[in-house]
Amino acid sequence: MNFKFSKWQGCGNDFVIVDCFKEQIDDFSNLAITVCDRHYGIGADGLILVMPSDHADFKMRIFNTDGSEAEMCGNGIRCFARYIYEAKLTTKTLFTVETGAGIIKPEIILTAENTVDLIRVDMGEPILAADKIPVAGFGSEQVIAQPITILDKEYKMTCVSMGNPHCVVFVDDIAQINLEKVGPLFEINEHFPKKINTEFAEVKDRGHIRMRVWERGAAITLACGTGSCATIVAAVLNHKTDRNVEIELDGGLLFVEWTQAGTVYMSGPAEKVFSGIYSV
Ligand SMILES: N[C@@H](CCC[C@H](N)C(=O)O)C(=O)O
Repeated sequence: MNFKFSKWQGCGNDFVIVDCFKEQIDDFSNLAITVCDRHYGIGADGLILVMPSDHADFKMRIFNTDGSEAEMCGNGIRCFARYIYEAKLTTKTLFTVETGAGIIKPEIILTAENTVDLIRVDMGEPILAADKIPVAGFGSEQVIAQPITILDKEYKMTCVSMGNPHCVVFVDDIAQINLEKVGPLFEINEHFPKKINTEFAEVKDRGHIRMRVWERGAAITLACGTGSCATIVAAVLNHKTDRNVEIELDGGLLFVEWTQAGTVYMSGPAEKVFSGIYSV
């Protein structure tokens, strides 16, 4: 197998991007496991495929390190968007991307010198009905500050889908959370038929949250874009913050707004790390 790839990161959440307009690859799930391996592969939190779409300007598919396919990836779509723009697959700065979470709209924000500054993404509207997220046991109700017991400790979960499922837990002191221990137990808890991404969030003030994440299919990552969006939505639903919040992640900062009209916007960086040829 022989294909060109580039390696990208957004707030330290890193991805191998393969451009399927140019490269012929298959068995995406097994390829993700192989290339994402940090010892025997390229090393990444996910494999992202750039593809043609019948419904939008482009199509993105994202596979986790365990080979599972996710519906959406917030940090990934910023990397995807910058790749598209810099590879000159479009001259547009605002375009549409078909994902498993529907059509997502990234916008390249340029500096005065016309270099890429940030990527702002219209992430669409959050899904709050339990059966749509999905979260079992709550019918079609919203799941706001509901108890969940992990290792004999009760947490309060607020569940949100940004196309992919998230469980947000507000804590007083994030340093007290043993993410490696509790993260995998949330992921496979019986409440979550499609597993779950779990965000632990400490509200610093009404415009600032510190957040850490355990990702479904990828374990601890340095940042999660959809998780940041879910966290703001959960924070507003719990009356903890305003609608426009800076999220401090292990790997950097994201800026997220949940507008009164219902749309979530996420802004943040996307950087190329290196490119190469994968040849085995
Ligand atoms: N890191 C991503 C989310 C990637 C997918 C996630 N692990 C899932 O399975 O839903 C982000 O930045 O949103």
